[in-house]
Amino acid sequence: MSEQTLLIVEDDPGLQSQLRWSFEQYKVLMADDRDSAIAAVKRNQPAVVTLDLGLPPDPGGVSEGFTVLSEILSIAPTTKVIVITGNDDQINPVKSVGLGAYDFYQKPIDPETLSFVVERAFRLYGLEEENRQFRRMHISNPLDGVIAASPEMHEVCRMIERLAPTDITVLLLGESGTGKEVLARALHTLSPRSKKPFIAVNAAAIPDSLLESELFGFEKGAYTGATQQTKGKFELADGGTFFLDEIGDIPLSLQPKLLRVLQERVVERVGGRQPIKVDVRLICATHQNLSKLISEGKFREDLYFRINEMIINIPPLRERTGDVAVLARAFLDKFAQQMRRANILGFSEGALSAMEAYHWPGNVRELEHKVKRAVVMASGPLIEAKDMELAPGEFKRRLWSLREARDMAERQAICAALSEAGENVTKAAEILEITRPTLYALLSKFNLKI
Ligand SMILES: Nc1ncnc2c1ncn2[C@@H]1O[C@H](COP(=O)(O)OP(=O)(O)OP(=O)(O)O)[C@@H](O)[C@H]1O
Repeated sequence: MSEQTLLIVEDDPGLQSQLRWSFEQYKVLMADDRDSAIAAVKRNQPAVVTLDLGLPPDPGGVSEGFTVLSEILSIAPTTKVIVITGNDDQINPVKSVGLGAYDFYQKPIDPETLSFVVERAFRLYGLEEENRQFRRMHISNPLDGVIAASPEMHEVCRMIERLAPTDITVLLLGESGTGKEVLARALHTLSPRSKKPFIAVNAAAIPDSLLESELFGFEKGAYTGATQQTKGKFELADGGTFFLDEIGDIPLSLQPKLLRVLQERVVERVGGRQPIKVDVRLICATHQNLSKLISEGKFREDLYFRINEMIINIPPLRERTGDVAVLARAFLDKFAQQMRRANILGFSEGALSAMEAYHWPGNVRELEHKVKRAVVMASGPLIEAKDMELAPGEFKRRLWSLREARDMAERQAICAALSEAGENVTKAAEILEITRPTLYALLSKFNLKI
């Protein structure tokens, strides 16, 4: 698809060359009959078409021209078609617009005036395309920084939106790499605390011996090497949000101090005696089973009850319907731009099906790394499965029930119809050949917002 492609459908060789010469600034394609016009539309999806109604085998009439107009619009409904008619013609211009033409132009052709009409059509097409892209983005970018198209993740995003204005402590549960930190950030960004700091600490990445001073800070002289008073991360997050990742790794000895922050909103620096008030919203996350840790005596039950005011389960990537392709595309765009590899256009069909079939034990992080690697390794315009180190032997085929497959197909059809209809529910329902109430019910079923 090209915004700058103009297709001229004209059977008169003299007019053809005159028009080609008038539209040098565009990529001009020529067609002189129905078959060549339809083939050019299918292949190039031109933004604008000028269509002479008098085409063979009916060069003196309009029947062939109208047939071509209808066919073009059924294949490429967003294309702007400017119909060119005879100058004594009153009915056909009106009929053309009725059939869906963008505009009409009456012969004889004055290149300057026609250029003006064509240019306006390109401008409108560009604006509409921007709009469509924006809507597509909305469907695959439900929250700031979060890419997701699946109903499973859209439900998660809905919960985040609902929780954002509150100060409720949220516990995010999910395998490593599922995007817990990304969601915690989105929650912060949507909250009234967004102008204040978002501080993240991964408890599993910090040795137990350092964790206390990292979280709570220390006073000068609290221990050897504590040469100056230092604020902990809780204090640094004052007024904002504190994201404690891998809370299951917090040693038992530190848990009472953490509980105190939650109960009384105060911290005590290591070596300090003064409780310091902190105003933080806490978001915790873990990939561990906290109930199991409690039964093993490794996690305090009272702390667990404090942090689980609201639990959000983040599904692993392999259980999200349709997210792999959307995420892969977004990562490809990001890395191709970063590494200046604009020649990479997309994924081969083999790569897409390999990605769908793969089990993704490392979830989104693993997908991101594989796409990054592929952008470096790809030798052609399309990324192949081997560029992502997805060998057939690695595939663990994901099977769907008939119901899941039906849901996926329905959801896709609804998104496409909404996008095509400019999110106009009545139009989308017509495209889908269902009633408006049925469409509303389906929108709610698939958590699609318009
Ligand atoms: N929905 C998403 N949209 C865009 N990027 C995502 C999404 N989910 C995850 N990522 C990216 O994947 C990587 C891992 O995400 P993140 O660190 O949030 O996962 P995590 O669940 O917190 O992992 P861990 O438990 O290992 O800390 C990051 O680079 C992040 O940007």
